[in-house]
Amino acid sequence: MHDRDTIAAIATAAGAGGVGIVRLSGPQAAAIARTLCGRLLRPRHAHHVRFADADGSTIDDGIALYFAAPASYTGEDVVELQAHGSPAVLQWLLARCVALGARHARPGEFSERAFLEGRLDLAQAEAVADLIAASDLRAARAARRALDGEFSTRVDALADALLNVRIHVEATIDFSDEPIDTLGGAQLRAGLDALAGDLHALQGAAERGRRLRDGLHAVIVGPPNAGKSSLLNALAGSDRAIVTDVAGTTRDLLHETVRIGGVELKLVDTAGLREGGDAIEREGMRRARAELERADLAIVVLDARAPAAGKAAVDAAVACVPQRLWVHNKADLLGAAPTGAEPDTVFVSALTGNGLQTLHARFTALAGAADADEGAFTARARHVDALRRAAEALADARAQLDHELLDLCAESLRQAHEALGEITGRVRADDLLGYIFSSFCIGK
Ligand SMILES: Nc1nc2c(ncn2[C@@H]2O[C@H](COP(=O)(O)OP(=O)(O)OP(=O)(O)O)[C@@H](O)[C@H]2O)c(=O)[nH]1
Ligand SMILES: [K+]
Ligand SMILES: [Mg+2]
Repeated sequence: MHDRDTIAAIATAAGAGGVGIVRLSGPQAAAIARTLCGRLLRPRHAHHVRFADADGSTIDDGIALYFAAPASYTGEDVVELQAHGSPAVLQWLLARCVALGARHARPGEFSERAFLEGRLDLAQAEAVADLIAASDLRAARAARRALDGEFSTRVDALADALLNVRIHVEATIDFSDEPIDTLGGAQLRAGLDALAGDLHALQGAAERGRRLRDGLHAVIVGPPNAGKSSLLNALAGSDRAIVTDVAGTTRDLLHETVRIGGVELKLVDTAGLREGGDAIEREGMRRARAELERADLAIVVLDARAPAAGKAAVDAAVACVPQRLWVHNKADLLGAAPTGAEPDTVFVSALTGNGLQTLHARFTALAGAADADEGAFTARARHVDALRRAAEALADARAQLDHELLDLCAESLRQAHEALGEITGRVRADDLLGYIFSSFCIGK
């Protein structure tokens, strides 16, 4: 499966710190540490030692910890060398480990080994990277829950239930002439329906988890001059986009990431949508529409004084976006109370900042971050995609069962099972592994 090299890396963040750690994993870890520290290390015991170079000179003094296989992070022999957190010292220590037979670890290789040794499943290993990268407490909590297996447990439960249905369908096919005890059609249908319901719930939770991790891709659209760029600037708190009273000011897409109420919003300002326009403006509108196809959320900005103006073109463009938020801007110019707005419309003034708090609350709710403290876990686009494929295959299986196409039904169930297995890596493709672990940092 994997080579049995001993790997080494600096496990602490780059830069100077009080303490820095070099970590070793693999069959030679204990022997390398013995030479380096001048003594045999007892497992799970803190030793204060001098780390010695080849000529006997002292690299540094510090703490050495030995975790004997299999009770370690990777499941292999692991040694952690804690020295002063000087980049020069840590590089020296690492070079000495390499001279003694270790090789430099690739990014994520410690977690990859933990996965290969069965210490973590794939979704948990990914949660390690998400926990390290978490930029706020909510995301960290959610990653921690995924690492504790809250997501994996639900995937495994579904996979087990699915396996049970598969067994009955396959047995019905293989032993149709023999009087064995298989579930009848009605029970199978009920089983599949229950599975589909659970899968649907998990899809919702995973999608919220993905947004917690990746943020919300929110595209600001609307007719020209509605104040889209002004709103982007107000949300970003800086003069990021050019604002003028000329309709058609914005042409290119403009990206700006902001954090609002624990949610990362990847905002994109776009060219105003309207009929006509010159070649540059038309290209801008084409880009706006293309961006909408990838969006999680369309923030539709309309002029509060004439919200119907140009709305039809915008409505058509945002139809493909899963979530839409209507914002009536320039509310400061409204004389009377507004009428005829879409339900849930937020009235704001990008100019005065009025209504922005309401908008912030709406973003938080849309991102599902409000529930983040109640059992939410982080998930990735890869997981959401696998769940979607599992749901599609399950729906196929259900239809095939109705038509008594048992062979096809069995094949669809197998596909659904495989898609679920991809999430935890219990059914895995090796290229998938390389892809996932390459996004890790070195030393994890
Ligand atoms: N009174 C008032 N004026 C605003 C408000 N928001 C924007 N404006 C003005 O409206 C005009 C257009 O604003 P922009 O932000 O450029 O509008 P846009 O939708 O990005 O326009 P295009 O990029 O041309 O499609 C500018 O003169 C802004 O100063 C607001 O809330 N109140
Ligand atoms: K403008
Ligand atoms: Mg603009």
